[in-house]
Amino acid sequence: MSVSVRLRNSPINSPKSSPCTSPRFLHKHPRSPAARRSIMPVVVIHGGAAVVSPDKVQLKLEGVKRAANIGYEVLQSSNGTALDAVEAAVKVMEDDPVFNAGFGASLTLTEKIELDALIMEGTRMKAGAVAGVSKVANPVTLSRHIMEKSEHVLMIGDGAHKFADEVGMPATKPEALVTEYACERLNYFKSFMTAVNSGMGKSSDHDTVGAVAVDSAGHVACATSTGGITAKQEGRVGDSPCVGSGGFADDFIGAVSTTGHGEAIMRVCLARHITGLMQQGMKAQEAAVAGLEYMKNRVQGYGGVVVVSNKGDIGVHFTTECMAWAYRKGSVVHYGIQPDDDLTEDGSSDSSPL
Ligand SMILES: NC(=O)C[C@H](N)C(=O)O
Repeated sequence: MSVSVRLRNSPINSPKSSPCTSPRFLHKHPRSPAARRSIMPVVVIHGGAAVVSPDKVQLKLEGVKRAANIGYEVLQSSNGTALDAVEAAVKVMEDDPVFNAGFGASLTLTEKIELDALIMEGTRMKAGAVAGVSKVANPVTLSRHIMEKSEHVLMIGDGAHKFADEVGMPATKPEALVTEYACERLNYFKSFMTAVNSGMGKSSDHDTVGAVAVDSAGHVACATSTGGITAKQEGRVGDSPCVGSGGFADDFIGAVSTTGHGEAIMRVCLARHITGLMQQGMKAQEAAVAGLEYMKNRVQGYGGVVVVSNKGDIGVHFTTECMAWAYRKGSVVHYGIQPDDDLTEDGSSDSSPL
């Protein structure tokens, strides 16, 4: 005798005659338009899980607050979406030499620029990403072009440069992205031969940038951009451009952007792991803490995350010594860099670009 069990609310198991099971409805947002209208938009930023030297603390805080304000203004504009907000916020940090992304990115052992980035939207779970690029100043924007104008998710190196040219992105000389500070950091790492493996520790430098956002329609998005890890081997790709590791977005759950030791993050698929915990009922903050604990216990890796649920619930957590973060909800910007910080200021007056 065969027994069929029908799960309540499961589209897969609903009767065939229901119009709601038609595949064309499956990508729609799970909540009613009325519920969606009540969401207060928010953008949450990180400036990398790292040890931050005292002279850089203020610069990093200014940078993440500026990115939160710019992302939030996009969310407030008439057609601004979560996707537009995370791209705008990450772009600001790619242009800011204090962060390890775009201009100011970390260098490979052979003194080269190799940038990785990812952008993902939660409605159709479309994603675009690049790895090992050196001739674009804003890899997050190239990632968005890949998501919207190609049939692919991830493009690397020269193929990605060609695609950038085809979509009309201006070419940048790799040397133009190198800062004196990135060279100093490389020389420091070279002299101690620490590099990638010591990056497992909680005190290494990982100042990647990332953003997650939810807009008033309940759509979520994430973006992450990095130069990787100082003194990485040429050709090494970290977690940042990998869907599910460097970031993840699903309107049914929320969005996550990660930072930290890429080799560890990839092995536990940190961003997807955290959204999985949220799917099982954890709040964004609980899931952020549990995800990073899992990574620490399971693969001895350290890092940080920013998380937003599709209802605007926020999570910020890191297991490294510091992580600059900021979020803007309404007129208030919350921010911090040390483990228990939650500083606030009025954000309505500061959104000037660099
Ligand atoms: N700065 C970072 O967060 C590093 C990045 N996750 C990577 O391993 O490439």
